[in-house]
Amino acid sequence: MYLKHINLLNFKNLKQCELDLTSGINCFVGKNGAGKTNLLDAVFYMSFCKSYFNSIDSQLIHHDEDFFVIQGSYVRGDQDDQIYAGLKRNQKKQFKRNKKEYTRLSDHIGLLPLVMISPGDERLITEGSELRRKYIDSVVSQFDKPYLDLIIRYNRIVNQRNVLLKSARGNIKLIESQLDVWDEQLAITGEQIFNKRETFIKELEPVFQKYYCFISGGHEQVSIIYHSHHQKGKLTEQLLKRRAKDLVLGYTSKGIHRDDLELLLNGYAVKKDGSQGQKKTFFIALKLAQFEFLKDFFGFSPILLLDDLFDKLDDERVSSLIELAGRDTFQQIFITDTQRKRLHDIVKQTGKEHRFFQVDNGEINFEI
Ligand SMILES: Nc1ncnc2c1ncn2[C@@H]1O[C@H](COP(=O)(O)OP(=O)(O)OP(=O)(O)O)[C@@H](O)[C@H]1O
Repeated sequence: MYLKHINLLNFKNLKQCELDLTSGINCFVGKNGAGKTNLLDAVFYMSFCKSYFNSIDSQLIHHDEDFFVIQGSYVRGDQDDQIYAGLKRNQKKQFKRNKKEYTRLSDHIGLLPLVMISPGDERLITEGSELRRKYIDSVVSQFDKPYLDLIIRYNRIVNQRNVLLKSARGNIKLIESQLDVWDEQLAITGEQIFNKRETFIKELEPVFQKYYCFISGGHEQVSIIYHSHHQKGKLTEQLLKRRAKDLVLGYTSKGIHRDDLELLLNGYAVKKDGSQGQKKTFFIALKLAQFEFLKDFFGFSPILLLDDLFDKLDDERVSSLIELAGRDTFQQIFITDTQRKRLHDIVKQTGKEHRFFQVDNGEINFEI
């Protein structure tokens, strides 16, 4: 599967651009702020019906305009797929496949698998647990459709339980029997999500370790430990013990909405001990493991978007990444860089078919 052609109108700073792409490596070179990442984000949008960077769609419309359009032609096996995404200010977004509008955007997720690796992914390591849970959820829901429904159901239960806790105004007696019902629901739905998360991390970790070891040259040990209240006995009992505290807090303090991943480098938290290059290697390896996972599941290579990948990595790590990119595991790749010569040298070494595009102040031109 690959993106053959893309057409953009008013997407962030890209006013108008039409590009023929290669099924190999597409390179976008330009100065800071030129629009390279915006192009990658438009490609991301066509796979996930949303931006990788902005959760508010209207912010994707060019400041001086009232709408944006992204159109892409994909080759999937012997089939061609036309994707259309459009948004007018103050209106609902339109998302179509082969001219037919989706009634549920979630039906589109998984059709065009894609993995983005961007410097901002360091937040997976440095920020709070919510981002790590979101990461797990976004990957698992790509290959396990019922998972997303479970998450939606679970969040609804937590919200309703929290509303109930607040409504009691400190008087537990008023809500005890209702809490029993919500706790049971929370435990049952939570257990299902926990099992899926646990299985996923168990399968992901060795693949992640393989990539980390390959990129870093094998001198560093890394691991991912999954933490969940579900590992600490029956959730209904834990919730019962915490009731008085939850009542004071006004929210539910136990359950899979508090899950976290402990990310370790040589036995210590990579967040505290890791250098910038080690942190970067860590999230790149995590994303490559995700890539392999999805590839095995779908039976073909997802599109890989590599935004500003090479900064802060030493020459050996860059060489390892080049060797990886040259492998057949990866098919269509999009890479951005500010340094033409560096990217040229890197891409040449992969031996793959490639195309270069120059990005200048929101304009993208193919370089012959
Ligand atoms: N809605 C918008 N309308 C117009 N311009 C926008 C909009 N959103 C973002 N931009 C502009 O897009 C530019 C950033 O583009 P982008 O992130 O693609 O840069 P880049 O080429 O990847 O740069 P770097 O090398 O620094 O990562 C900024 O100049 C920003 O002002």
